[in-house]
Amino acid sequence: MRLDGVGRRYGLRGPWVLREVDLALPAGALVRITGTNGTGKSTLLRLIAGIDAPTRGRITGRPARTAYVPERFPAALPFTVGGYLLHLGRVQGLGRAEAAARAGEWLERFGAGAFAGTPLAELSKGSSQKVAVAQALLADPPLLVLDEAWTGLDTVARAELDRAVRDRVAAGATVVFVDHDPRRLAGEADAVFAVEAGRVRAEAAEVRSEASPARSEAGRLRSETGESPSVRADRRVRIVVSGGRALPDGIPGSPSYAPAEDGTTTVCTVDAAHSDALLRALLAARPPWHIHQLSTEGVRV
Ligand SMILES: Nc1ncnc2c1ncn2[C@@H]1O[C@H](COP(=O)(O)OP(=O)(O)OP(=O)(O)O)[C@@H](O)[C@H]1O
Repeated sequence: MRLDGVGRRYGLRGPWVLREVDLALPAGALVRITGTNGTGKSTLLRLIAGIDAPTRGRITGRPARTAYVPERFPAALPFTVGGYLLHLGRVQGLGRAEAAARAGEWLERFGAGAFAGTPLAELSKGSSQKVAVAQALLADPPLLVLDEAWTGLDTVARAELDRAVRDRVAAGATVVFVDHDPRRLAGEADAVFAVEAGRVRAEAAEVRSEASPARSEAGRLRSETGESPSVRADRRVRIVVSGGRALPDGIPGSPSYAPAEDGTTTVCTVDAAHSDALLRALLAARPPWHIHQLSTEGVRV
């Protein structure tokens, strides 16, 4: 996956938060993003995850399915924990039984199995964060984007998330993360990018210490050579939707689905050549999905 000449500003005359960002994110790599408060780390993560579109430049080669844990998880949704995860699993393309099974497994792994029937709005901050993390891990995403995802988790759950991240990378996924604690997965990142004054600068890969758990050698090699095997030059279309039912399997164009940060909508992205098929499926669902916004990389339609 690549970002080429990417810039992002909020509003027509707002200051550029990010400018001229050129970045290669290899598959099978763990990528740490650093930077002081307010420099644009979350903005960069939202662009990488496809939750937000660049004002300028292009993002290509995003894996078909992406998952994202926002810095603030919107807990006030009208779902129980189990119902929410089932819904998200279905949106991410899992069958009903598989979505329910995986939801249960991830809740257990994070020590939140007892909350399956609890309304999201009644969860503590820590339990709510476990749900935020579980929804992102449900469907083995090839791209996992974590914005301070460890914050609010207890020690056991934090270690579990460390493990889940290592497993994803070992399975060939790209995991991009921000964490305020520099000790988080210390020595394990294959690439480190620092956000500073609107620019993104590559730093040296971290040196693995004897104590660091072994991980995908392929990912390390790819990041060292800068090779990015999954680059596709096609444009992607973003469709922001809410309210409909799970979509059928087999929609062409590798659509990906991720919860938007506002907590009420879902962001679907698909290759431009297949956006009509996805739109038809969204409108044909019963009840149909409500379309809030349609855009291509950087262009609102
Ligand atoms: N939706 C938005 N509308 C307007 N301005 C925004 C929006 N999101 C972020 N910004 C601005 O963009 C800049 C970068 O914010 P961002 O949240 O990306 O930084 P950050 O490095 O993640 O910060 P922190 O470390 O505090 O989480 C800030 O000045 C912020 O106020």
